[in-house]
Amino acid sequence: MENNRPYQFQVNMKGMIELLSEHIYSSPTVFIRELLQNGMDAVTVRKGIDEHHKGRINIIFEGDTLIFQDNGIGLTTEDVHQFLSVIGQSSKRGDLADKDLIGRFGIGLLSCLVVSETIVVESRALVQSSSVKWIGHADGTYNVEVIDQLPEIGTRVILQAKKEWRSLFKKSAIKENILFYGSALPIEVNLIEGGKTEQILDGNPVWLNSESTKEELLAYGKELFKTHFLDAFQLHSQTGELQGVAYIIPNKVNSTASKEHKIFLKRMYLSDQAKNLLPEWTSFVRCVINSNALQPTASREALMNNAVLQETKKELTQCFKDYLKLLSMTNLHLLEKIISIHHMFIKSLAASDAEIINLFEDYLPFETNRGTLSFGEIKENFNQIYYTPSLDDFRQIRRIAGSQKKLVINAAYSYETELIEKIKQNNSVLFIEKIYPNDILEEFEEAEDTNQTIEKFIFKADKVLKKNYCKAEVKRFDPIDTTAIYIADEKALASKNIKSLSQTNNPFAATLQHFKQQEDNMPVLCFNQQNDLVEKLLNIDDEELFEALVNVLYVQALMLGGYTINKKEMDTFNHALYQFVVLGMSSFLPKI
Ligand SMILES: Nc1ncnc2c1ncn2[C@@H]1O[C@H](COP(=O)(O)OP(=O)(O)OP(=O)(O)O)[C@@H](O)[C@H]1O
Repeated sequence: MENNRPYQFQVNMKGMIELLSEHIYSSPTVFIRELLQNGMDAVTVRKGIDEHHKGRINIIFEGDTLIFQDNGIGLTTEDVHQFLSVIGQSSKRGDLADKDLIGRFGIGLLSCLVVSETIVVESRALVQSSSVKWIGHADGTYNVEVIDQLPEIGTRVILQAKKEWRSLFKKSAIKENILFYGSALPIEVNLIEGGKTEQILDGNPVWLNSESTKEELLAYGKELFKTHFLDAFQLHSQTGELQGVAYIIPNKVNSTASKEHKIFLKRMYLSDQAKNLLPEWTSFVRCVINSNALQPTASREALMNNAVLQETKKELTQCFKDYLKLLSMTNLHLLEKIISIHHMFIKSLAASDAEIINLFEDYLPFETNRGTLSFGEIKENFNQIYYTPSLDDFRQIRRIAGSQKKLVINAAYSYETELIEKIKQNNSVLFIEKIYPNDILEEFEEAEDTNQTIEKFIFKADKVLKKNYCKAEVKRFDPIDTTAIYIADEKALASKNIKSLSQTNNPFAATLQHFKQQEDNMPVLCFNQQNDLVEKLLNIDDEELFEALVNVLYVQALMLGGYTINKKEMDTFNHALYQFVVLGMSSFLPKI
């Protein structure tokens, strides 16, 4: 029945090439990678039959024509019909292919049509007496013919540069791209032009040679990444069949900067990113890595996220830990240098790894109210260690706690609170506590209130400060030249912000009013009874002068604490200064 007749999918080659060049491959140069990879695979298959066979790829330049020639297994006429002529068909499937061959999708050769109108393949197979020529056209047609026997076993792929891609076919451009994609390949690669041969790869890269010395590895890293690295160490993973080198970057790294590595799969370049393989905390190194077991995505530009990758990631983490451990035993000076530059990343590793905390906690630097100190120094010099997970709180406490001889760590950076809590678990004998600004207030000495002066003062000051959503307290504390300090924890500051927003023309004002503001959350202006000016203020009767002074001390305390001052507070401050001027002038004016 006509209606039930199965139809064959048709492939629109033009669309297919567009798809490859514009969506799947990020650069037209990938045809170089694909040809290198096919040559390498053909040699690997031939080596499977004759292990002594010495593989080689020659790239011959003849004007706008480029010939990629390998001495691999070659293609029979049948192979040509079966593999070259069917898109998505690959000879590289099955256990052996999965293990040793790079190609797998059966689309790589098509990338040549991005830069050349036709692909000509001439091949002499190891197992066939005649040679074959296949011509594939961009419109999806192809021709096959038997040709005179080629002089050697292997395959030649001949491309004719499209006008717009002529520059890519130049020797210098091909050389650059061969080194970019194929520098890890275990095969000799030669460039031949005008009868002259230049060997550009000898098939034995320094970084994959376990006998290479550290000096050789560092020299290679310098050439590859154009950086004089602090140190280098080797990476291994059994699961990922992975080998590589990690180079320590000599300067501070921004965690959001792009992390450039060189990742190879089966010795063929894959990507300079290894997002799912190398965790964020490895940002202090640049790696050159080859894996034979990880799988690429179809574009061959990223790694597939599978169980092998997850296991490999764990084994790589172990390499980093082993390296740091070894340094702690063999080169403490270098370890300290690395930690001083890259502590953010080492801390993040430590936060998730008890073993690293045990080994390195003493070396880790922290920002404290006494400057940056290593945890070892903190432990040695302070019996009581406090930390605060909020930067605002730290800024406040830093000033007050200094005079209280307290050591406070700023644990507001990512992972720091987690890390300090783990250090605390590790060191049960140490006193390590979280601290809030209000805790400091509670530790101040109570004010001396003989004639209920303080009580009256607080009542009057509260009336003034209420306008700025603040309440008054009086205590005795050091340093005595500090008149008052403003204390507001995160909650109090949030309540203050809601209050000030709901008083403006904010469209959400009505909603904000519904947030219940608890008096406990109100910021506090704590006056210092030990201070002379405050002592006088406690006894001032003149209401105008009292209000002006309280307002000036309020804004001054805000400034000292590093808080932002809103418009209303600035107006209050200006008004208070104006009141002072008027009051001051009044004593010079003639009495009527
Ligand atoms: N130089 C070569 N020598 C021998 N066979 C080759 C050569 N180049 C290509 N082939 C054959 O052509 C097939 C298709 O090649 P193509 O590059 O399109 O895909 P692939 O290498 O199988 O997979 P991938 O798309 O992942 O590169 C290969 O599977 C292989 O059988």
